[in-house]
Amino acid sequence: MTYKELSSQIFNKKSYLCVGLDTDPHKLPPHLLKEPDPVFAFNQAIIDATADLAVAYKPNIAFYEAQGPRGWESLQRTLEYIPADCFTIADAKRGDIGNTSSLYARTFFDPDAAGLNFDSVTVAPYMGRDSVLPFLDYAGKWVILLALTSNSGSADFQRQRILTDSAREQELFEMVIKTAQTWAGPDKLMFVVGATQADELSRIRELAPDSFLLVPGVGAQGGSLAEVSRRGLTAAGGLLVNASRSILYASGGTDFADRARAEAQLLQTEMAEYLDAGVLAIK
Ligand SMILES: O=C(O)c1cc(=O)[nH]c(=O)n1[C@@H]1O[C@H](COP(=O)(O)O)[C@@H](O)[C@H]1O
Repeated sequence: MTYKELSSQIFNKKSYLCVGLDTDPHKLPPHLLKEPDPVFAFNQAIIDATADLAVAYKPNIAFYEAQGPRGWESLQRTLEYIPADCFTIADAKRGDIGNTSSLYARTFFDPDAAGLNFDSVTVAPYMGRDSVLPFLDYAGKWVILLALTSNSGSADFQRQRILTDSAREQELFEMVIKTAQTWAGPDKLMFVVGATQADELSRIRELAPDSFLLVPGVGAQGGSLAEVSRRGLTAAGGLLVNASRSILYASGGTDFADRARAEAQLLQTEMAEYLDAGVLAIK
C-alpha cells in the first residue's frame, strides 16, 4: 500500500485505528476451542467485526511463534483474511547483520520464497544502517522503526542524552529519527512512538513532519488518543494508533466480537471527530 493509498483510507474510513492482533490462545472465549484453528477463528471474528472501522491490522508475531508451527499457520490464515484495503504490519521487531536481516525481510515480504506478504514490519534500530537496509529493498514494502517506545525501559537507552556533530545535546531516539530519514523517505519508513510518550510528539513531528507514526499504547497502557491526535495528526493523516488488548479481550464470552466492535467504534468515533475538526484546528 502506498503513502497516498494509506492516507486515502484514513480519510475514507475516518479512522487511523490499527487493531493489534495479539491473540493469546489462553484468553480465547471457551466456545472457540472446538474450532480446528481457534486462534484463526478468533481473529476472523475480530476482523469481521472491525474491518470497516480500522485502517490497519498488526499481528504481534510473538503470540504466533510461541505456538510453534501451528501458530505460523494461524498467522498466515489471518494475514490472508485481512481485507485488501487494510494496511498490514508484522510486529516482529527484527534487525540483525545484513545477511540475516535479508532473511527476516524475506520471511515477512516475499511470498514467492515461502515468506508472508505483509505490507510492513517493525524493526529495531540498535544494529544500525546495514541491519535495516535489507528490509528497504522490497518495492512497495515499509519499515516501521522503533524510535521512542511506550514502555518504562525506553528511558534506559532511547532517552539518553548524546552530543550531535555540532556538539548540541539530543536524545538517542532523536538521532534515530534523523539518521534513519537519510536511509529512506516517508513513503517507505515509519516510526514507532508510544502513546504514553505523547509529550514528545510535537518534537518528533518537527523532526519527521511527513512520516507516518505507529502509536501503540492507548487502551491497556493508558495513553491518551486526544493528546496523540492533537500533536501527531498531519494533513495526510500521519498516524496509525494501535489498540490490542482493550479491543480483543473486551469480553471473554460469546459476545466477544460485538464488544470488540464497540471498543473499536469508540476509538473510531473519536478519531472521526479529530479528522473532521481539521488538522490545523487541532494544533
Ligand atoms: O511496536 C509495537 O507495536 C509496540 C511498540 C511500543 O513501544 N509499545 C507497544 O506496546 N508495542 C506493541 O503494541 C501492542 C500494544 O498492545 P496493548 O497494550 O494491548 O494495546 C503490543 O503488541 C506491543 O508489542
